[in-house]
Amino acid sequence: MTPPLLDIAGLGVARRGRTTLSGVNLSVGPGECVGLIGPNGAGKTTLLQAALGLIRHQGHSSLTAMPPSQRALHAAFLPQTRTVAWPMPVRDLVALGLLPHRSRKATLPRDTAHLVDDVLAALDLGDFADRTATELSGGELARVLLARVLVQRTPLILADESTAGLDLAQQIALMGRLRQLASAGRGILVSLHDLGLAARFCTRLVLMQQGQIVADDIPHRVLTPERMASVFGLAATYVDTPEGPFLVPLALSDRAT
Ligand SMILES: Nc1ncnc2c1ncn2[C@@H]1O[C@H](COP(=O)(O)OP(=O)(O)OP(=O)(O)O)[C@@H](O)[C@H]1O
Repeated sequence: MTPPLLDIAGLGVARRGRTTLSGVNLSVGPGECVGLIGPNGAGKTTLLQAALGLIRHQGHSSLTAMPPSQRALHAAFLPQTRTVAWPMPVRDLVALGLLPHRSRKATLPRDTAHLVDDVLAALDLGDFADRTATELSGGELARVLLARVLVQRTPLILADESTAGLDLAQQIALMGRLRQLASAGRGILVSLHDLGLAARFCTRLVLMQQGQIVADDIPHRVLTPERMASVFGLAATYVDTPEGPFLVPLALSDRAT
């Protein structure tokens, strides 16, 4: 059996005496595009950060068990906060993603420019290469930061609300790209709020509520009308479309009103 790209067991986080993540077991294998869903404050970001070893946690994550240099070559992370500290050209910001690939002499790979240009072209960002990263719109910057993740060509990608701030066409393009990367053998763990996109593009959904995983299965088994009401407070229905069944939230459920 192919070993998982991410393996988490008994992961827990307590902050300021409050448990914000507890007993989380999860694995992501090659070929999987796993959507991490749940209402605000459910623990999605906490899970991603703990899995990467960015915050103090209990339990096991296969990533934190790796030396940092190996971890950086294995997993790329797209954080929820999108801040760029320096007014650097987009091309240079994307090239920073290749820092873990430096040789012992601290030089970047010889084909850096080529790799960066390729990823910018693939994301239709070629015209942005010489723009200053701090002078982009929110959605443009989001795509540039995604380029910085993709240029790393890591087996595993963790993305926190990567579709936030993107227009609808860009959201669909991004989810399609993540699914494509999974089909090509990568492992993806992406948190998102759009349950329609999650159901359509993810191979599996992990539903979180109050710091715990409450369901982990193929999308239509996770997103049942009962869970939509009990976890999200929504009345929702599936509508048949040529692309397959499409989940449409209709209103706040009786339980939420
Ligand atoms: N730095 C922090 N210190 C203390 N508590 C925190 C901190 N960051 C988050 N929390 C709490 O941890 C819980 C989980 O937060 P987290 O950001 O993981 O949720 P989330 O599912 O990603 O939410 P959202 O969809 O709103 O981004 C929340 O109750 C939040 O208030």
